[in-house]
Amino acid sequence: MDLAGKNVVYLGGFGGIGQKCVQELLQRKLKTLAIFDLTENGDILASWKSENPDTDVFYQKVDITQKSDIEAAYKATTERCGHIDVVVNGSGLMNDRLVELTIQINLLGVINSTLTALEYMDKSKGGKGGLIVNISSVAGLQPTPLMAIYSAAKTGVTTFTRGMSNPIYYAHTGVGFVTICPGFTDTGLLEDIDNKTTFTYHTPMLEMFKKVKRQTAEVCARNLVKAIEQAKNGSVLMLELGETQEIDIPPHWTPKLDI
Ligand SMILES: NC(=O)c1ccc[n+]([C@@H]2O[C@H](COP(=O)([O-])OP(=O)(O)OC[C@H]3O[C@@H](n4cnc5c(N)ncnc54)[C@H](O)[C@@H]3O)[C@@H](O)[C@H]2O)c1
Ligand SMILES: CCCCCCO
Repeated sequence: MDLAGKNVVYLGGFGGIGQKCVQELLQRKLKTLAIFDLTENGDILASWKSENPDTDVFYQKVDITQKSDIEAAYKATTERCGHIDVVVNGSGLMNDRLVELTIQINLLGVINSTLTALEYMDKSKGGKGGLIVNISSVAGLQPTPLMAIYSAAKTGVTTFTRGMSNPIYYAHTGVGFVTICPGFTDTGLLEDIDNKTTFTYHTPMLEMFKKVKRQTAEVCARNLVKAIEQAKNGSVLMLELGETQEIDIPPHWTPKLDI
């Protein structure tokens, strides 16, 4: 997808990965960039606006645990820019001691954002189609016991997004879906891990966590935006240490039909 002139919504745009993705996206001469996030970073928003006078950059307050916030933000954004071409669901929380919030932010929030965006993007409902990119994690590709609940939520994001990319849905809506699974990326999300693990007792997994190689948020963002531009509906892309690898997840069960 050529991003020039497109209308993009980025949830979590003031976060560590989000900020770098927004900076990378703004180099593509977008028409509109809407930042949905919990709290506004006025200084960064002002700099993005002044550095990109030809792009309408604005903020919408969204607590992704509140469906009403999501619905209001998409309504206001569509009224402002006419239609939405790309959505990146990039909000997140990694803290297994906050069980419900972990599921609400990382999974339910992504589901509600996706379904609400589809109401405006679905060509069968007057939309123009487009692309929805959901940020999962390497923890969304296999069990990650140290953060078992976060991993469950991210695995849900991966499976939900793959389900949304079903060819029948794509033919009906014109909205493609891509799952992004970053590896360890140097942001605030990884801080204070000792107080965020599923269980409070010490395990060797905790020591290993602290030794895992990390990529910078800039490198992650560069590859994430390339993934948006080269998007293939249904792809699951692992962004690890500066490399992008398409992940093939084979089916394990095929229904036997009574014919
Ligand atoms: N950093 C990593 O190693 C890593 C690896 C894989 C996946 N990810 C995922 O990438 C995404 C961005 O993570 P990050 O590393 O930039 O973390 P971050 O903590 O820097 O950013 C998280 C973002 O989510 C937003 N957010 C949190 N709670 C919210 C809520 N209730 N409503 C709306 N927004 C909310 C924050 O405001 C922030 O913008 C997350 O989905 C995260 O799970 C990160
Ligand atoms: C413990 C797994 C952490 C994976 C990187 C954040 O998604």
